[in-house]
Amino acid sequence: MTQNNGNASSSGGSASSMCLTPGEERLTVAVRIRPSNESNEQKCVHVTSKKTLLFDDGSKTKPMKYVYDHVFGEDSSQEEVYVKTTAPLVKDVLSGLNAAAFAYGATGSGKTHTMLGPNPKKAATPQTDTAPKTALEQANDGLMVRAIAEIFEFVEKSDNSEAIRVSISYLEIYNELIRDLLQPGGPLELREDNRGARITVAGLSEVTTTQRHEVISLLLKGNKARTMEPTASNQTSSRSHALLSVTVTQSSALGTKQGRLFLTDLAGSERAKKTKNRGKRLQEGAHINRSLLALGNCINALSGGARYVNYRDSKLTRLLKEALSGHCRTVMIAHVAPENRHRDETKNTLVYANRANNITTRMQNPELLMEETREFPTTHYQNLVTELREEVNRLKTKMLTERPRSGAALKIDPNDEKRRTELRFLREQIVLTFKQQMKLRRRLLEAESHVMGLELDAERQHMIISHWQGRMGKLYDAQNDNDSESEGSTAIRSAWNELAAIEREMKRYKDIVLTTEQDLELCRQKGVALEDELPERISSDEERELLGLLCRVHELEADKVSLQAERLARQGELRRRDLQLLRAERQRRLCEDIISTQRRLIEEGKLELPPELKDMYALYQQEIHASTYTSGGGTGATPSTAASYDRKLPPIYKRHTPPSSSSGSDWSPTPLSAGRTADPVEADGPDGLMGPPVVGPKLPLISARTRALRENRSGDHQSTSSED
Ligand SMILES: Nc1ncnc2c1ncn2[C@@H]1O[C@H](COP(=O)(O)OP(=O)(O)OP(=O)(O)O)[C@@H](O)[C@H]1O
Repeated sequence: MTQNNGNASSSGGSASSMCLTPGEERLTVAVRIRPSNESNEQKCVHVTSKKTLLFDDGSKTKPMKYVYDHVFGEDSSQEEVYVKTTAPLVKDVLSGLNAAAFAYGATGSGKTHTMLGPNPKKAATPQTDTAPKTALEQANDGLMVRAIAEIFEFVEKSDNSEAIRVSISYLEIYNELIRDLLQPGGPLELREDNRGARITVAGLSEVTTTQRHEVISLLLKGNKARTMEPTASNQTSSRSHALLSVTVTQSSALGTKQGRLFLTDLAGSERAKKTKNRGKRLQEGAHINRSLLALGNCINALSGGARYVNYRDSKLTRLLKEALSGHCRTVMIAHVAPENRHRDETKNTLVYANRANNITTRMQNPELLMEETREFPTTHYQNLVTELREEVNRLKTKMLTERPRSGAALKIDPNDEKRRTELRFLREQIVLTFKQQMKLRRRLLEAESHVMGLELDAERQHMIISHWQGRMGKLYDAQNDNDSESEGSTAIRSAWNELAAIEREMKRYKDIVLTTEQDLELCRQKGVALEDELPERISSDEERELLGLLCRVHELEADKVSLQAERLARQGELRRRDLQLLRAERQRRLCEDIISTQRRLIEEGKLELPPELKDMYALYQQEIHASTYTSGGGTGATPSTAASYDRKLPPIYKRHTPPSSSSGSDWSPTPLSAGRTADPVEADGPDGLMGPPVVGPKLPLISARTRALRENRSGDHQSTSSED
């Protein structure tokens, strides 16, 4: 988009004009104009179409034209905004993708109205979850309520509704401190993994429910807990950024897919002079502006294609990192006030939104996501850790807040030695049970991680079998070829043997998982029974404090387990990626075989190369060239002649030539990054290679056509001459 010295201009930044690489998504930008408060006041912004508006900067020059993905005028409805901006995101989330929408704009420009609807603190009749809504209230529902309603509609209509889990978390960032809006308490910390790729909020509650009304009432509760104060510009100004996250997890026989929707209502930018804020309000404003400035810097850097983007300047940008540059489809809804007196803020927002138009994110294939989750269920680890934290929280509440039910404890003399001994004993028992629980949880984590490693190993063996059987022209899954002493048959036999050993070990470990789970449950019940006795026994604040410290120790233990879970998750992820690489390599080689065979047929039949094929060859060569260039394997020089490209095409094999994967050792080894070290296949496997792993069903059977091709080939294995 250009502004053309204040003259009317056309957009240079609209969706269609950007060149996107595959998988890249442009951030969608919408602008909404709040209805004017004053009927007779002059306006600086005018909608000219569903995508364009004119902005009058007050000078004598012509108004500037801005183009966005969507422009919503003063009379736009909540429904319309939802349908154009957030409904498509909900669809993505339901198919297992991540998506985000955030409302941006100056204070009083209508962000909260769009995200939530009429301000809950201002509403004359505050909404409750029980009172049915009037048609007007429904029409005023903001994007958050609408998105949740649509997700639950999907769940309710699904044949498999019991396998769908919806959970929400809701937080605010107020004065650079993160607060849980669902369970308000002390400030929470941000955590990130070693690579800074995954950001989480430690201790943030995530509520899972199957009831639509429960979520809506949680949302209302969260909104009421949000920090809002009157300012000179807005009677109900949100003084914090609010981030709602809705996670939808769907399980099926094929695996689990998970999509997450982030909806953010940003606090409004403001000018201290204009708002006339003092003291606390002024300080809040400074925090708000600082974090929005950090967001602006990120948007500038991203839209300019910067290699390094600094997200670390504020908690807001760290939390929005995924939405701005990760695997996420993102919509920004910029809000402006139309009155002339808001001209400066309106201009700033329009320019800001304009820059955001150039930001791209990378979308991930939902199937891949699905497979990833199935193959490496990190959510499972997360659940274990969440359970553990819930345990600690429960204990904490019990010890610190619950008072004796019967008052019996009050009658006990605090100096009574017998009572003190009993209490000490009880405390020791609780600590002991907790330690046992930790031990069992660790064992469970390790055993499950080992099972996953074994599943990956099993998959690797399946790949070895498939590889050799393919080369021998056999159908995958045809069992042992006991008669032959060929290299392939020996390799296949050894892989089947290895597979049997893996399956035995897998069974053993699955049993361990089962018994550990049972022990854990018993231990947990014992802990609960002991904790139940506590309020009866504790009489002094001193004892309560001591037990509070005990909780803290437990919390630290829980943190340790959480780190261990993250480490295991990372290891598994690395191994899984290794296998994916190997698979991709295998598919590439198959493609080379196909090209080679095609070239031979064309050559031998003296056929003219069809134009589409020519194009595809050229594309293939470019790809190969690009990959050698980026991996540093090439000289970096662009091939200047057709001949130099030609050298990169797979060679033409003559009739009696085995295709490219002919040598048993040309599958380069892909080392396992973790897991079983003394792996016979890794050491002496048929290819010296076959690194990786992948859990899951067996590889697909080869098609009859491919088989015929292979059979053809296997008859021709003698000669090795090749044209190139
Ligand atoms: N589309 C709209 N329709 C009707 N009223 C609106 C609309 N947008 C905003 N308003 C009203 O304008 C006022 C300011 O809106 P809102 O509180 O949503 O602004 P905000 O951008 O969230 O402000 P802040 O950043 O200070 O929290 C509110 O009274 C709100 O009800």
